[in-house]
Amino acid sequence: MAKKKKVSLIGSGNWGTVICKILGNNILCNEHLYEKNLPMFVKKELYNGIDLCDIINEKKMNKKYMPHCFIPDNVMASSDLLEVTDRADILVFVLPHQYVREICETLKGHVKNDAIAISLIKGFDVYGNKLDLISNVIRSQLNIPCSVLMGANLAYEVALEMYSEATIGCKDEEVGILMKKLFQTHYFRIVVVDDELTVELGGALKNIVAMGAGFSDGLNGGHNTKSAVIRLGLMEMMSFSKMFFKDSKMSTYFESSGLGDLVTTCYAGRNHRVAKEFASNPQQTLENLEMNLLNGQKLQGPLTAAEVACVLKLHNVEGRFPMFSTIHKICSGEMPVSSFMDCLKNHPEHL
Ligand SMILES: NC(=O)C1=CN([C@@H]2O[C@H](COP(=O)(O)OP(=O)(O)OC[C@H]3O[C@@H](n4cnc5c(N)ncnc54)[C@H](O)[C@@H]3O)[C@@H](O)[C@H]2O)C=CC1
Ligand SMILES: O=C(CO)COP(=O)(O)O
Repeated sequence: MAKKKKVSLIGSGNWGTVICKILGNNILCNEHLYEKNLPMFVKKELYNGIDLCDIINEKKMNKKYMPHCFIPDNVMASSDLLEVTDRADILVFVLPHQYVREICETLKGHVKNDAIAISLIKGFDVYGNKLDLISNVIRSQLNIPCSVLMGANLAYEVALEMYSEATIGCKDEEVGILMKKLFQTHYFRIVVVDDELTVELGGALKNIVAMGAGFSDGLNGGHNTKSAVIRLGLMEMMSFSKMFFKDSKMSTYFESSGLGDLVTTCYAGRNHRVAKEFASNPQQTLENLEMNLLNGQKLQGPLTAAEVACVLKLHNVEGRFPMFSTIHKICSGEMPVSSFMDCLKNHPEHL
């Protein structure tokens, strides 16, 4: 009989907690394939004076980041990253993208040679002036293969077991089948494609457009306006992919990780919510709104906009991406939010 695989989860935020429910339950249903316990890394912090890890292990609930999601008994929270990942065969990464490099630095040299990873993280890495995929940071730092899972997956809806789709991007067919088995449930349906590159690009870039959709709503734009933001945003996402990631396939933008995620995030994501509040109330800073509205959860849009803007500037192509560039300038305080509509009115698509 094949040896049981050990799965380790790195992350315990809003999405990380829902994923621990899905993985924990699927592991319990497939105990012949996996070690029963699912260790989960929880960054050390106190919630109402009590260690969040202890709360999760005792109450089987993550009171800070996803209070209404029941955590299966086999999930074991720990703040010791190396203990969580010790002997892991499958490493699942679900944390805000800005922390990946730091986490991989700690893991370097401590991961099994034949381990595999999957990243559910949306964003980019910028090192020096070079923009890279988060999955590439995991691949290169840990020297293991890494597939990706992205999609229209607002965590609170998946926690309530409302029907959702997701896309796994994986070049290796066998690993793709294994990952699908690990993540799929009756309410979380998965399509596997071999174009892991464009799956990840869709997940990262839509967070910039979601900020634009929030600005538009906060400035009292209509449904037609938001539709234009989504369409023009998708055009910029595809152009950016073609320009900087030559192997990306535009057909992958029709998967849940592309159009699906873009639409859902522009209507009901955290980036949209905070951006809308900012546009209706511009004397507040985005940082304050993030802190006050999200209670420790992290916005990925403003950082991703800055990462992308850095590359656009370096290649002198800001003018070809007016929405991306304007969103970055608004987020970084270089432009007032009231000027957002101008980038739509003067978009090169209409010239
Ligand atoms: N929340 C959602 O609906 C969805 C989120 N995602 C993506 O999943 C990724 C993770 O998102 P969430 O789980 O929602 O996280 P989150 O936005 O809830 O962030 C909170 C998490 O960040 C951790 N954290 C804070 N500082 C840290 C540090 N210095 N080092 C390591 N961890 C630290 C906290 O411990 C906590 O677990 C993101 O890239 C996000 O875009 C993807 C699909 C849905
Ligand atoms: O990625 C998401 C849904 O698929 C969540 O988006 P937000 O981070 O904007 O909430």
